[in-house]
Amino acid sequence: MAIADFGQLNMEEPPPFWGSRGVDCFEKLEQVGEGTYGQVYMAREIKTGEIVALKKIRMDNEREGFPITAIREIKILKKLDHPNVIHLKEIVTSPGRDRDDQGKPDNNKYKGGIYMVFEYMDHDLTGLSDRSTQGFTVPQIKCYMKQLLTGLHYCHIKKVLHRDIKGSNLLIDNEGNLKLADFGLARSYSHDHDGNLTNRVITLWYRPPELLLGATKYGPAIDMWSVGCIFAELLNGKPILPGKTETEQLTKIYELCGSPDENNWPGVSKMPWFDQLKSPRPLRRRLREIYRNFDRHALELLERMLVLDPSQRISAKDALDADYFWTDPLPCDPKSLPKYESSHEFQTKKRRQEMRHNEEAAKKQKMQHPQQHSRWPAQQHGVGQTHAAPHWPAGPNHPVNNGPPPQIPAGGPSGHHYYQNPRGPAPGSNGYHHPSGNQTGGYNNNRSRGGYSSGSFPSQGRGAPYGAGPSGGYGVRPPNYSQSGGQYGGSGRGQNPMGGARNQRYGGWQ
Ligand SMILES: Nc1ncnc2c1ncn2[C@@H]1O[C@H](COP(=O)(O)OP(=O)(O)OP(=O)(O)O)[C@@H](O)[C@H]1O
Repeated sequence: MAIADFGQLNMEEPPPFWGSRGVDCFEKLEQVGEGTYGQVYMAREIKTGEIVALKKIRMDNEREGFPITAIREIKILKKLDHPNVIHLKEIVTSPGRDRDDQGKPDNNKYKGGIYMVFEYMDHDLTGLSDRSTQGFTVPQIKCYMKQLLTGLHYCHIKKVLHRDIKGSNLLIDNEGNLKLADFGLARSYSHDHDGNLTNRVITLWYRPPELLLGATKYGPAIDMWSVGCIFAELLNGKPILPGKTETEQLTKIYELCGSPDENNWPGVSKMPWFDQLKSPRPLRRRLREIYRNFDRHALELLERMLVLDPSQRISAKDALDADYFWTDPLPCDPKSLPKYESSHEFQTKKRRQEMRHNEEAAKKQKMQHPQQHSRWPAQQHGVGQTHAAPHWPAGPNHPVNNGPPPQIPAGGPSGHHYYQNPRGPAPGSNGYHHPSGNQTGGYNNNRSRGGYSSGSFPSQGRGAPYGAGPSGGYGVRPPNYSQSGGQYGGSGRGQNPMGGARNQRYGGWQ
């Protein structure tokens, strides 16, 4: 791993920001995440009582310096300031030699751990999806998607590619706010970027075809493919492209979106790995057919996100303008979303492990005492069954760094019938429940277009309207699904949750 000098962190920032305070200002409460690059803890600031998230920067392999990936993440986070992007509050250090979870001392030059301090978020989308056993409602999905696209549009305007959009990197608080997190693989880019970027980014299930075909020059469209996968997953109740290898991932993409050729993707035959990985026979696009049960506007938007040719893929800005977000039922007010007990992917995985362990222990006991079992009361299935078929199974959850992918075998794509034989509900029957009550009341449905400035990603974002940082300050409301109540009631101009009318929302930083 590349290294850098700790001094690089002093980015013209006066104390107390960059590492002047110790981690002992915080009391660790619980581990909520275990990432490739370090553990994440829920913690309380002793002086103020504020709950935060501490992300420990893993230094295991960094004998001589500070990991360049962390420097990059910090630099990028520092230039982003938006209600739908996680806020990095501070960096703190551990004054003495830090100990890892097994009690072994951390051997690094700085004698202690280094932590990023973030605002605390109660859930990540993967954990929340597991928790919400009935699935999400349509207004809820629209609300999350809208926030995801708003945050991503902001990043793209700021010339940042996220490069790892997936459920566990979308954090949600109990006020319904969604924020993009984990900028560990993010990168600044420019349109005239001549240098080569790595194509080994983005967790496999969410990785777009251009990266799988070896592209090293790419732009914001890579993130939009991942957004399309998340969107379909929310509607479908389970991941739509769960490939196990890069080759299988491409096969699945071809089976859903058709095989790429010079007609639907001019220039594709010149991609570095096209010859190796092209489909052995032409496949037609089947997205509309497979997801025919999706709502018409949802399907229209999904069609424009999951486009093979990145140059024809919809941008975050245009997606926000799609009819999907402006037709009934409208996105709900984030505050009206149900409040769930804290849930992160790490915790749900742990719970599942415990459950499996308990089930195995019960089975063992049953085998040891069969006659006793016959006298037991009827088995209680509740909890175990709820979790037996999780919505989003754990899978290859991180970008894979394999060698060059092997060729797709002749004889056609794998022939796995994932869509004919789903593990969860059939495509489209995703268990939405439409909240009763007025679904239309609330957000501005101003249909006038043209408020966005021209050009897909203007070169300079001015940043002003988002300068205030995370919005915060939502009052605690009882959990309900009301689409009409509260401050979003009525149908006045500018009353949508992202602030402003459809044609006004982004005016400030375009
Ligand atoms: N600010 C936060 N508040 C609450 N939980 C958080 C926060 N940041 C991260 N987490 C939890 O920790 C998990 C891992 O965090 P993060 O993705 O930033 O670490 P990572 O090491 O980069 O992980 P990955 O291997 O997935 O890339 C997240 O999925 C989330 O559940």
